[in-house]
Amino acid sequence: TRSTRPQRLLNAVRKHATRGDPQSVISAIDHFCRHSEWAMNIGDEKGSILDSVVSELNPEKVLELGTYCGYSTVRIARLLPPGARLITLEFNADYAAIARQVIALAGLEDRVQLVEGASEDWIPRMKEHFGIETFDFVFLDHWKDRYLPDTKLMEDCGLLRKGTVLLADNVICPGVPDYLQYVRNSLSYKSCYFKSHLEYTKAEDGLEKSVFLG
Ligand SMILES: O=C(NCCO)c1cc(-c2ccc(F)cc2)cc(O)c1O
Ligand SMILES: [Mg+2]
Repeated sequence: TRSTRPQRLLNAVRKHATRGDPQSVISAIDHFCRHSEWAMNIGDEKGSILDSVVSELNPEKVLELGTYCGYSTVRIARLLPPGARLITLEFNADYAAIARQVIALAGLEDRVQLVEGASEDWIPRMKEHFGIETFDFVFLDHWKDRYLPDTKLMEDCGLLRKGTVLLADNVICPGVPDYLQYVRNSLSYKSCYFKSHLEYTKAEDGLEKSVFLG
C-alpha cells in the first residue's frame, strides 16, 4: 500500500536528522517540505515568530491544539526550560503515530505529552487528568472551525489566567474569521497580528497573538 505524506516526512527526518538534535529535525522537515512535498507544518518563517513569542514568555505549562507531524511541538519544546510541560492534542491517529516518532527523534519526549482525541473532549479534563491549573501559553493550529469554540471552552474551564498568551496559526490562510473577530473585539483580550506567509509559499498568512486579560 502507498505510503502517506506524514510517513514520507518521517522517513526524511530519519535519513537526515541527528537523534537528540531538535534543530536538525526542524531543518530536515523544512527541507523536505520545500524540496520534496509541501506539508502543513507552521514552517520556518512563521516558526521563527513562534520561537520569539515562546522565548519571550518562558512558559512552564503549554497547550498545543493540533500536533500534525510534531514540527511545531519540537519548535516549542526545544525552547522550554527543563521541568516545563507541553501537552499536545491530535485528533488524527495516523498523524499522532508519526508525531510521537518525530518528537522522540528530537529527544524531547521527557517534556512533551501527546494526547490522541478531540480537543472538546480533553480540554474539560485538563485539570483532573493532567493536574493542570492554568496554561501560560496555548498554540492553536488544529481544525480552523474549532479555534473559537475551544477558546471559549478553555475560558469556561478556567484554564486561562491573566496574562495567558494564545497564538493562532493560519488566521489568513485557510483563515479563522470568527476567531479573529472574537479576540480582536473582546474586552477580555489584547490582540495583535504578525503578518507572514503560508508555510513554504508566497501566499499571505499570519499569526494572531492574544493575551487573556482575565
Ligand atoms: O488544516 C490545517 N491544520 C489542521 C489539521 O491538522 C492547516 C491547513 C493548512 C492549509 C491547507 C491547504 C491549503 F491550501 C492552505 C493551507 C495550513 C495549515 O498551517 C494548517 O494548520
Ligand atoms: Mg497551521
